[in-house]
Amino acid sequence: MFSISSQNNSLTISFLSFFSRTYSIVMASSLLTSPGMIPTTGSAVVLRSVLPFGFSLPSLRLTRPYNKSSLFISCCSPVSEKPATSAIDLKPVVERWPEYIPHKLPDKNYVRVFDTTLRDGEQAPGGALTPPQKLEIARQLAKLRVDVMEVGFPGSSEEEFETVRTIAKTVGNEVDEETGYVPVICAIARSKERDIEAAWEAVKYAKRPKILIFTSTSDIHMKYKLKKTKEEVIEMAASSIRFAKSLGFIDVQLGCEDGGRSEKEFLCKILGEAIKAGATAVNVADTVGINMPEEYGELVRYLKANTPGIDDILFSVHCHNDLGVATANTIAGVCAGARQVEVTVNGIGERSGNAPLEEVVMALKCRGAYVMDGVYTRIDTRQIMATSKMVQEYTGLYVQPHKPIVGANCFVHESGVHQDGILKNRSTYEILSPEDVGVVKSQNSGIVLGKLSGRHAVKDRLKELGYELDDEKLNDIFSRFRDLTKQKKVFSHCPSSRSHMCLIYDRRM
Ligand SMILES: CC(=O)SCCNC(=O)CCNC(=O)[C@H](O)C(C)(C)COP(=O)(O)OP(=O)(O)OC[C@H]1O[C@@H](n2cnc3c(N)ncnc32)[C@H](O)[C@@H]1OP(=O)(O)O
Ligand SMILES: CSCCC(=O)C(=O)O
Ligand SMILES: [Mn+2]
Repeated sequence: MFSISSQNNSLTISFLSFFSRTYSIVMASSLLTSPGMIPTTGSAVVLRSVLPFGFSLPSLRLTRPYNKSSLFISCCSPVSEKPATSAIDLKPVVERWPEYIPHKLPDKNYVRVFDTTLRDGEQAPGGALTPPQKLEIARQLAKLRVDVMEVGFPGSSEEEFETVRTIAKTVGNEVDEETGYVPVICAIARSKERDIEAAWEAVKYAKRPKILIFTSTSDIHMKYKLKKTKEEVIEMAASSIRFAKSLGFIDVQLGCEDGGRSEKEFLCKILGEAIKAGATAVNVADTVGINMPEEYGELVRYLKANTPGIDDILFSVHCHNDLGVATANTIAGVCAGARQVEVTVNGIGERSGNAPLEEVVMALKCRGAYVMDGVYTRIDTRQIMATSKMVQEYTGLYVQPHKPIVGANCFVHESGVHQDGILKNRSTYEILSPEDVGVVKSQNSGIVLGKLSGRHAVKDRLKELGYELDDEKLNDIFSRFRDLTKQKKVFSHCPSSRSHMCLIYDRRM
């Protein structure tokens, strides 16, 4: 075994040896390892230069200097040439964080990001977190600049109560000197006085405490789960809101559980009563992930048009991913006038999860100006990868390589036609800049050599390694390269990697 490197001065022999090995060739990057750490010797032949980006455990090694001015750019940074329908620079919004008024946004296009990784996300099967992990994620969510973080259910256990209280006392009081940013700390409660009291006792220490009181609104839930009539449910919700206010909460949100399967007229009624009782925000949750984007958008539009007082408070969307459309539904809700999105990092949550923060935020950042009337968030998107990695590590819920925005393959190209395009101009096949989501690029271009690669990519890689070839030599090498890739086509996980970030092109027969 040996490595191919620019120091190797015997290209032919190197390549012949390389192609005759009957072992594994690491053909793609390990996201958990920086380029400098890639071994060049050992049981696998490593093409060091195929490593596309310097992924690392971002909490440890995202070293790009903090750039204040780019924090508030409300669209994607350009890739090498600005495509007409994709990422462009927008005018930066003011740097100072706007005053927080629970029921009101600084302007009509502002979309508040309500992160529920530490509450709904933790409800993901197998996703339980320890109190110190929750605290550390909360700190990271603050770096990400989420407007609101829902951090738990204080009424559910003593430990959860203490965790929420600790986050409220710490993260909920850490005001960023330069911008004035401090996250809203939210706790969830059933429509029960003891849950609401526990929520208040836990979050009252935060500068901006908030409660989300939920109640079911669908016939199925009211009949089978709550065993209550519509009138009883309305009364339960309204009295809970009043009770929360009486304790000291200013910011009170009513959540309509299973809103996606609820009667529209009933929703208008309960939302209207909630507003009268003093709610500052409401959400209609597609709790079971049954809605289609048009349907969910239409529901939001209907409720916005037919609920008295709805324009005086904040309308929030909360979507689950059972049919794979949580992001689309969330965006449909925004297009229909919602201005708060309830999301989780990596989309973790009950069953198939929630709308992923990174997808919703990057969709708004990339397309908000073009197809959504200019909606924007103030998320520091450069913290996305760091946050994603931390949540993956702590929950043990790892994302698949093709997971949008944070997957290992998002900025990697395998096929010849795409590689050729990328080498000519990245905007041919990339709509996002890796830097925008906190991925630090290495000097090479995210090209993975494999079965589908073409001459341009192979030539470019060889050039990087110091070999300038004429067409004849290139053709010869390319045909042998192709032979090699025919021997076995299976990509499998790197056994030494803790996640599936490392692809091995295994050519054992
Ligand atoms: C859709 C969502 O994601 S909602 C958030 C759900 N999150 C969680 O459940 C996580 C934490 N949960 C827990 O620790 C426990 O379920 C607890 C402590 C809250 C309750 O535990 P238990 O008292 O043992 O009750 P259990 O969980 O078995 O049943 C839930 C009870 O809450 C009631 N309930 C459910 N939703 C609501 C509501 N919105 N308002 C009032 N009561 C409600 C149910 O009807 C049931 O009451 P019942 O015992 O009178 O039938
Ligand atoms: C209604 S929002 C709080 C409950 C929830 O997470 C859901 O309904 O999906
Ligand atoms: Mn939910």
